[in-house]
Amino acid sequence: MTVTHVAAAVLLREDGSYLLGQRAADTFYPGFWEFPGGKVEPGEAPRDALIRELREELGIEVVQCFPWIVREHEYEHAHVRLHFFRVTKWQGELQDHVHAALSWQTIGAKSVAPMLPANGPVLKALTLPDFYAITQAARIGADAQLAALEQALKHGLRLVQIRERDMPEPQRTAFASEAVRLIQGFGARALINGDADMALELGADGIHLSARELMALTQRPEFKLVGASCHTRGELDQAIALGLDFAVVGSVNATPTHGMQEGIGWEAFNIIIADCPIPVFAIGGLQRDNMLAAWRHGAHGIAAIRSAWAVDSF
Ligand SMILES: Nc1nc2c([nH]c(=O)n2[C@@H]2O[C@H](COP(=O)(O)OP(=O)(O)OP(=O)(O)O)[C@@H](O)[C@H]2O)c(=O)[nH]1
Repeated sequence: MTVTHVAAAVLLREDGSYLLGQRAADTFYPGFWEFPGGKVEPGEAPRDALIRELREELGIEVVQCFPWIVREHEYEHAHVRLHFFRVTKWQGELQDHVHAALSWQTIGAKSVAPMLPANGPVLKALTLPDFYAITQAARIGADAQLAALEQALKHGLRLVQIRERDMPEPQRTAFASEAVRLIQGFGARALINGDADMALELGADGIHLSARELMALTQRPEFKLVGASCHTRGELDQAIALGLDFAVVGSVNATPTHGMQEGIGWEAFNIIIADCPIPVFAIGGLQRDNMLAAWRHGAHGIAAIRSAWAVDSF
């Protein structure tokens, strides 16, 4: 079956809500909810198709949009390749011309159903915040790290990886236990680096795999949330094949964590993650100020160790 390319828009408002449209009666899957968008025409770039579709369907002009994830799905009537974009600025009032209804939804608390079958993983991807902080208690001390963690959580941090490979036991478990409690107390999610047993024991939300651990696996570990560090497309393909929720790719810039080796830069980052179906965080000498560059190059967001805990980064 030939592949039909589709451009789909996640229109995001400042309050974090996003727009869904209900398919009209005379289409496939009538009554199902979807992201606004439509088919890419021959010779058209997905971004141009997105801009055209939102003009035609909703009467709005896109001002700012970023490529996000690309997902494939085989329906009875078509094999679709969906190019998702996050649309963060537009002009004009919504005037719907094609849907039965429109509805602004809260991320993680969708109130309309059913959703088009291809879109389940997309909703899960949307629940990931755009900043992923990684602990460094072994370097700065457990107390300093817990204090910085609490400050960051108070300022909205919602995803944390506890990565204390160099901390001896029993301090490592004691620190991780305290950190998980603190993180979850703020409604944020905690992932444990590598150690599935510890993640289970502490009731963490999931685990984060190193590239080496990722490549040794044959199936997805049984946690709600699983991410992995990748440096090559081969590793990213393994994360995709195992159905992981997200990947972290880098180093984009030089970083002390990797002995100040030169980074791969944004262009190479963009090539590695091309058409990736799962969200990717960029890592390596990055801070929140780099978020626009990250989005422009297809990243879901930024992951950071050092800069995550600097007071002026919140
Ligand atoms: N717009 C949009 N389409 C989606 C999403 N998810 C998804 O699987 N699709 C599929 O991608 C295709 C979108 O094409 P479309 O909106 O231009 O076309 P259509 O099926 O309404 O009918 P048409 O042939 O009259 O244009 C459909 O097969 C639809 O089922 C989504 O979130 N948004």
